[in-house]
Amino acid sequence: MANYFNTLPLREQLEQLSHAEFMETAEFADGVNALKGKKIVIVGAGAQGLNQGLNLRDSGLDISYALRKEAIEQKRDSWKNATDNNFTVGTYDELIPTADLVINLTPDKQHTAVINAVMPLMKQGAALSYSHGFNIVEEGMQIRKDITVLMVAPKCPGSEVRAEYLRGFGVPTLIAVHPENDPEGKGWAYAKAYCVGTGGHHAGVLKSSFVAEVKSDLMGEQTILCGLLQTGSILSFDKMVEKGIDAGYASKLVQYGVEVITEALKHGGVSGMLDRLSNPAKIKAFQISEELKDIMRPLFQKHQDDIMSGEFSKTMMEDWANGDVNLLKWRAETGETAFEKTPAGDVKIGEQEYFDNYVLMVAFVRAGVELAFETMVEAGIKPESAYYESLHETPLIANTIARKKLFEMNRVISDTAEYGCYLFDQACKPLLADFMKKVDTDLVGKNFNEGKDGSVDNVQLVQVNEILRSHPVEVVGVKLRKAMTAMKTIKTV
Ligand SMILES: NC(=O)C1=CN([C@@H]2O[C@H](COP(=O)(O)OP(=O)(O)OC[C@H]3O[C@@H](n4cnc5c(N)ncnc54)[C@H](OP(=O)(O)O)[C@@H]3O)[C@@H](O)[C@H]2O)C=CC1
Ligand SMILES: CC[C@](O)(C(C)=O)C(=O)O
Ligand SMILES: [Mg+2]
Ligand SMILES: [Mg+2]
Repeated sequence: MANYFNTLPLREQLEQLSHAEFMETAEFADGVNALKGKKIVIVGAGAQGLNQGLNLRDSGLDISYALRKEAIEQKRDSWKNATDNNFTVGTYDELIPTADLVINLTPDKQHTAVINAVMPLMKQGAALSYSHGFNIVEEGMQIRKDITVLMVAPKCPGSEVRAEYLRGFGVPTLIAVHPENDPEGKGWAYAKAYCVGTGGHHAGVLKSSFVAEVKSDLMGEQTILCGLLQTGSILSFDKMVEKGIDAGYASKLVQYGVEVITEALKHGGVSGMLDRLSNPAKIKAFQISEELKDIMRPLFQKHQDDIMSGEFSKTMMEDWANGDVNLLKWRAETGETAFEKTPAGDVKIGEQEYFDNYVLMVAFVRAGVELAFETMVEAGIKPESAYYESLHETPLIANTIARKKLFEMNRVISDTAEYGCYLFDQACKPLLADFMKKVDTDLVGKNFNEGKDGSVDNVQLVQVNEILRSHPVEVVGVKLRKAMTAMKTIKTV
């Protein structure tokens, strides 16, 4: 199988990459009807599988789970997930032949084996869905020509797909139909109905392509969403301990700080997040985030370049073939970091204190969101897609860190995201070594405003505000957040 993207002529690559049409609410007026009464079989009951299935069933659709024979016989977690929630569970042979829609929600690494096992069993004219296009785009999987191939990709961890649905909201979602596989022209109707079933239409849906989804999703998860949150958390904790801050306090500030800080990002964008700081702290956060952007830009560009060329997927697939040796080594190293091993102290940290005592994280988040957005857009990804993959999803990933630190984040995200996160983290930490030498407790651990009179240069403040508010991620964010009227606030402290 050849990398599908690399087989396309340049003009076609750019065309597919640029798909990101924001869909108006009226386009979902038909609700879940296109899938009502259809037999929907999900393969895999893990992070996305279980949570999407719960939402789809609550939306009135007929959901059952096809699992590997061994998973059923050994009553593995996936079997427990599905049966504890009263779903019908069966083997591929039992469930796939009668399915109208098969949803493949197994790890990307397993897709080739899963599709090769499932495809011969699928009935003529059935549909096959993915939540990430890696198998189609990077591995070049060829699907039988009578099968409709679609994608409904929630821009968020599976746990949050369920949590947001239960809050009456949803998560921004990219939907797509593979141009090589839409023999009956029903792909978009199925994708829309499926997306309504997960609640995605409440938060914003982009009519995208497999190519655009893959090239943006990989970039977001490797850089700002997971990689930089990991690097920033570890460096922040280590710095506080080095400077004599109580380890329990440091652990709590980092674990929950990223969630509290990015909650402001979710509602008010980058400028809304910086508005939570005093004026002097805002100017400082602006200055150090500019410095961080300069240092990290080449690394962000390298990640995007390697994703576009297929170098990243080639390297990761080599690791798959090599028994995941790098993934497992990096996972073990992350588990051994002092941040991961130090429990959050039993100490009260007020909501505002998370901002005042953690200006460094505000700067990391601003730098990471803007850099990821800028790099994606430079590569031909549309601003709407880049916004979801940078700014909107950061708070949703931060929620997982607040639950159980980096272990929880890396457990909940896909294996592909986990690999990319470590890859970035390995390269980023040394890159920031000199920068971190200059960081003191005014930026992390203690109140930035302590001992200062709060005065600022008016002209400088106006300039900073102007630069923040006019960044393209803010411009598109204002537009996209208007479609998120049902967005719920999360109480964190
Ligand atoms: N994690 C996330 O939040 C997100 C994931 N995605 C995408 O969703 C898809 C699913 O990812 P994710 O939910 O993380 O996956 P998980 O790792 O959580 O999937 C685990 C499930 O897959 C099954 N499985 C594993 N290996 C095989 C195999 N060889 N054959 C059959 N079933 C297998 C497991 O069953 P068993 O008990 O038999 O091992 C289990 O039910 C991926 O394409 C991913 O990129 C998209 C957005 C976010
Ligand atoms: C965090 C990245 C993601 O793409 C996601 C949750 O959207 C994944 O692959 O897990
Ligand atoms: Mg994603
Ligand atoms: Mg992903």
